[in-house]
Amino acid sequence: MLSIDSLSKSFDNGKNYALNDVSFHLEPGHVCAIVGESGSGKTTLVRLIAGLERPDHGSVSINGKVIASLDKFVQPEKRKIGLVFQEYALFPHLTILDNILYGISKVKNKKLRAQEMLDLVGLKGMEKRYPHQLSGGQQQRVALARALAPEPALLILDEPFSNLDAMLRMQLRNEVFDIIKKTEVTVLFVTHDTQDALSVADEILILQKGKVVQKDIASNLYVKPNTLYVASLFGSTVHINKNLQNAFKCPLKETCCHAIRNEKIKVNPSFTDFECEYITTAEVIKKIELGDSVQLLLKLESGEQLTVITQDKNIADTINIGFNSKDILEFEQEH
Ligand SMILES: Nc1ncnc2c1ncn2[C@@H]1O[C@H](COP(=O)(O)OP(=O)(O)OP(=O)(O)O)[C@@H](O)[C@H]1O
Repeated sequence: MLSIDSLSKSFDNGKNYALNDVSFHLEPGHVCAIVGESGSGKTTLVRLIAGLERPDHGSVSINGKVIASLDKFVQPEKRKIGLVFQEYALFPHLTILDNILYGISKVKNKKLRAQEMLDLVGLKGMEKRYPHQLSGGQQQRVALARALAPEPALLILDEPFSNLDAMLRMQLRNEVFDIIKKTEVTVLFVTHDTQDALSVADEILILQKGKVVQKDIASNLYVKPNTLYVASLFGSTVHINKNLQNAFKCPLKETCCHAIRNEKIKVNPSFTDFECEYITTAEVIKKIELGDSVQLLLKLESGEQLTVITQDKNIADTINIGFNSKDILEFEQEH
């Protein structure tokens, strides 16, 4: 459905690339989340797809038709792409109904279509209100209705929930994706929140410094991350550097990079019956109560510091910690 081929964009005549040789393909009806640290190129990628920027290299195609390349540029309004941004971008002087009608001036039976959209997003009866008379979550649902009204081939959501507090964000995210699933539209969903991505996406594309480092289904990103960066995005992770290898007496392949997830580090406060392949002792520097568990800040003899979480509340000043080889993540060396 959507094909991105060797797409690159620089804002400083090629000194730095906001997006660097990005290629991927998206199947119709799929939801693909785009995740990456701040400045990794997420917004640049969707702006190129939407036609708000021009590429320096490569192409964007929808259903086999090139919509952006060096010698072709389809205007944004002709791309059949719906956009929903962080700021709701509703027209304050137009009613909810007129906001939705705005994007479908050329559609037949446009009033009926707008009413269908209001129904879809659960705002029937509010058509005569103005945006300031709605809550943030309701405004975002109007923005979604407006984006879906022209039946776009592709819907792009760029950080649509980041203005909202955590509870409301989770609730609105679930509502919005329940609505989206009913329409079978193909979706690109930009988020810096990996929990959002894991909850709703069929696949997740990870960007780092303008490059794709992995595109995969959610479960693989946790168990088979390609790099330490990807591993760290999906759960707290400790790099097993030389000092840690020495401390745990666990020599690892020098040509690779290794890590262990914090939750895979086992804690043994009693020094008995500890069945771990690699073990070391650690001094407990700080204990933080988490309700049903305790987070421990530990210092190893080598001077390295680590945090672990344990359910055991009976913690001595010095404890044993360890892990097993099956839980070690191995990657190519990062450049
Ligand atoms: N219009 C612009 N002019 C100059 N540099 C830009 C422009 N837009 C983006 N950049 C640069 O391109 C890089 C990628 O930015 P982009 O906004 O795509 O990242 P992002 O992953 O969306 O970040 P965030 O999560 O913080 O929104 C950054 O280094 C940014 O400073």
